[in-house]
Amino acid sequence: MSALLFKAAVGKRRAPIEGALWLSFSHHDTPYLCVNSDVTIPETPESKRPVGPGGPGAMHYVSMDASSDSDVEITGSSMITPVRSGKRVPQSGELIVLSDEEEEEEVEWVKTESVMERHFTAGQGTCTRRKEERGPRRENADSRKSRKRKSLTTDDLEREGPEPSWREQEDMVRRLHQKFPHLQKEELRDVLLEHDWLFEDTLETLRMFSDRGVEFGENVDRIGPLPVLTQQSSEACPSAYQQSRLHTSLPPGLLKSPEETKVSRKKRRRRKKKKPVVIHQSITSSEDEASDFETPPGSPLDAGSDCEEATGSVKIQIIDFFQRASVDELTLMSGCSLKKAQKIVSLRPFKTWPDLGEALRGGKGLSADLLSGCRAVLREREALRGLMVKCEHVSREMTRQMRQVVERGRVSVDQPRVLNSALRLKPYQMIGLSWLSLLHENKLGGILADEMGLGKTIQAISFLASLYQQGNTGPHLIIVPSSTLENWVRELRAWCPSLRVLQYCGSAEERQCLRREILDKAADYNVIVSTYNLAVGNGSDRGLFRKLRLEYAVFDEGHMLKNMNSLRYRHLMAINAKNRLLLTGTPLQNNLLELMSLLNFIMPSMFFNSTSQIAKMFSMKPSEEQSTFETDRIAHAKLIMKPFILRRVKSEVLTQLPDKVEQVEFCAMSQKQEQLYNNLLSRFKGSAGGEKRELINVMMHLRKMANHPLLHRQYYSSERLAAMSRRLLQESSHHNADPAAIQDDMEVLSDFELHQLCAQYPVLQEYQLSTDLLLDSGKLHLLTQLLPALKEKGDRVVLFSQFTMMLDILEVFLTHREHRYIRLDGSTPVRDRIVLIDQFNSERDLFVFLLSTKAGGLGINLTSANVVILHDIDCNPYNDKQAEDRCHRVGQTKTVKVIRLISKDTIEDRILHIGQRKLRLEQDMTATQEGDEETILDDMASQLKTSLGL
Ligand SMILES: Nc1ncnc2c1ncn2[C@@H]1O[C@H](COP(=O)(O)OP(=O)(O)OP(=O)(O)O)[C@@H](O)[C@H]1O
Repeated sequence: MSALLFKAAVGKRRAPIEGALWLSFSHHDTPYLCVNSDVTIPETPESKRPVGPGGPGAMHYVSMDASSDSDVEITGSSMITPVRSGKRVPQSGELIVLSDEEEEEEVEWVKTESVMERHFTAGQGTCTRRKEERGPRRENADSRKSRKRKSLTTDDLEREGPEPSWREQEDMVRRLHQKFPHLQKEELRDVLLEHDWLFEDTLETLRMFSDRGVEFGENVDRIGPLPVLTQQSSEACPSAYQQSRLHTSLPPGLLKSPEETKVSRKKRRRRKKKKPVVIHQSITSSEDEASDFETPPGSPLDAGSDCEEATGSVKIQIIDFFQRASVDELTLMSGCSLKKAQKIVSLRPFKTWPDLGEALRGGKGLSADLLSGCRAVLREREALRGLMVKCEHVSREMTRQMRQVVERGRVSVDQPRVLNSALRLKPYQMIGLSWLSLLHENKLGGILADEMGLGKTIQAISFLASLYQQGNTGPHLIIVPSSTLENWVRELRAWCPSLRVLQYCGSAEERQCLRREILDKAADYNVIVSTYNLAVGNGSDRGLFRKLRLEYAVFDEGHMLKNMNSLRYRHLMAINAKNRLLLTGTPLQNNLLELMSLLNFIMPSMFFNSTSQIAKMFSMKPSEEQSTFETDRIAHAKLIMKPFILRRVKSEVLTQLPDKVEQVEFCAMSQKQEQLYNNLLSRFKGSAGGEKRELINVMMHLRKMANHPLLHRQYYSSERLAAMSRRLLQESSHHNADPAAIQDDMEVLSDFELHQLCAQYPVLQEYQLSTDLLLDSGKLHLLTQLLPALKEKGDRVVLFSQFTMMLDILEVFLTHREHRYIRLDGSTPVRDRIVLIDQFNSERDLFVFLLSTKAGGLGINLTSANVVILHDIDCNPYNDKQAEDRCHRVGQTKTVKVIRLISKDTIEDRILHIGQRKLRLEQDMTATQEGDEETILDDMASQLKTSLGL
């Protein structure tokens, strides 16, 4: 297609997007880029054009990656086009797919950085860090001790008798657990405590009271049930589980005489009292601890040991797993398909090792190889359990310290003095600020996950202000989506004018200039604010962020970091900041693994060694009906995330905020639309294979049809296009062109784009579509009724769509119906966005704000509107939630009405259903189960209510 023709087709309004983001799908054999139509479609050769059921060129491959940056939206002709390496010159701001070598270099770098960061947390110098990294992973006990000693407080030195370090304690617990795997680690810890951490004494006692003799290899075949990680197992076999508890629990009273016990308890209490309160001592040794949770070579679970030679204790665990794991759990073993898992269940019971061996060797698809898979699963569980113990410990300390903070009353009065005194933080924001300060004091990263609109921006700014007040002047970096950049700068100026803010954006030349100033230390700033596009986009910008030695890196809309395998994640991980803070209103998006990605991002030191285990554990797709196994996984995730996430919801803390009323409008499609939809559906039925990309493509076609028929092409037949191509030769711009080539270019456009093209050229005017056709969709028919009724009541509307072409059609509709509107989408220059937002907030007779969900859904404030219409819902319900909350936030004075338009009996019904399930999962994550140990979030909430009267 000639570039000229194409530009005309997409309309004069949309200039080529500066910083257009190219997405890589590196897992495909051929690398694919999601291109903006303005950029490469003209270069796509016929042979490379995707062919679908609609004939050559009819199939548009569309990227629907929910993790895309906010500016990536579904444009009319967005396509995934094969990259022809070396054929195009990268443009400014594009995310270029790295070559394998470059990627490897990146990954290496990031790995080193993560490791460095781990040591950094431990408060050591860079040189030492690098040196240590090259040396053996485990330090010797002496150096550990001396390091530990250095960090002891006076309190530590005063306490009676030496108490082993946390690591040594963990080491003892682990050693005992290897010998007595049927006992839980917490129990062993108690027994050790009772014996003043004297390992041999404890061992002696345990041997005396253990009736199982597993350590000595006795009765290996007389297998009793074992407590394993999941509750499900216990539920599946309650009597056996209880029986095992009876056998294995060793109440402290049994181990020592009552007198001795009393004395020990006293000692313990004394010791507890004098325990240092600084959490980071335990956290900073986390890299040591982390290695504890890896199974050491030679341990019974070590993969190197041969299964046949497994020790008695391991055999017991393996048999127990095969005997009691659910089908879901069994499939966690490598090589165990669903079918095999079901087979295993059908072959139960396995009482002895020979029983199991016989079953596995007995053919039927099973084999002894599963034993190593089982061992791996058990090892992973061990690691996870270790991580949970660690997180629980941090959580307890955080809760305790937070309580002290609240009790001291600090939260109710002390707003940082450097904050604009005309502005007041709300009480829950003061708690948020205290929480951030606590994390800082303990050298922990965190995720401030308050519901959208509660003022995360303001809390983060206040936190940086409080650091400034304490003498920590940065530099800090704040990375935000493009659409919120201006807003951040504005809020920083309004709330803390003392902080010097440098906005890192602009043209390539402007940025080059800024870089030089920053690196030459000529720039005077405390905080740099920049965008995700720049932070991951181009090598020079990335280079800058890596070179800076930052105090804090704050990532707004932090859920963009939900995929730890993405290039974006790796690039951002390479930013060199002492501490990381994520802000997100939607902490959990599609699955638990995403949450783990966020946690790993903020605390690589904590999670570094456990990511693969966590990934395995949490990457299973949630099933339709929540199984007990899944409930367990959610419980584990909750335990792990507890210390690092603070989430409050509006209903809890903003009681004065008007309600949000949600409504789903099921719209019947127009007659013609329904017919076209059904035709399309039957054409796809049976023709779409199982390949993911193909299915996504089909889904996109159906979604488009469910929204508006003109998003496809059927009115402009090939004959009509041939006539139009010939006619176009009469235009001076095309009189030398080849009509066949023009027609080829037209074939890939939708009806609406062709209609726009006809409007551009006087010679094509007669080929324009009629207004009736333009307005013929079920949803537009509904809007025809709905909008005047809203206007009548004095409501103002923000109207979202995923499809920029749908926004084009909506513009035609609004103009036709004489509704005043403005529009913002990914193509709106960043600097113009805030101007548009201000315009909408100030001009009351602007009735509708048209927004693309991706560009307009994040971080902007539109409290002057009180009705949100989602013309088409997103596959990721959190994007819609984000969009809704542009209006439902601090500052809203009216009830907010959210209206979702769903085309009845179409694919949209299903998307809605799946979305609701995803949202349910989030509730599971944030809900507190009855009987749960006091969590930090509960604590906050109760403190909030009682101390501050909220
Ligand atoms: N204490 C306060 N006083 C006055 N205005 C406030 C206060 N807290 C928040 N606001 C205002 O409320 C609006 C929402 O705040 P903010 O943008 O920080 O929320 P958020 O949680 O970051 O939202 P999102 O998740 O959508 O980005 C902003 O306009 C902000 O200026």
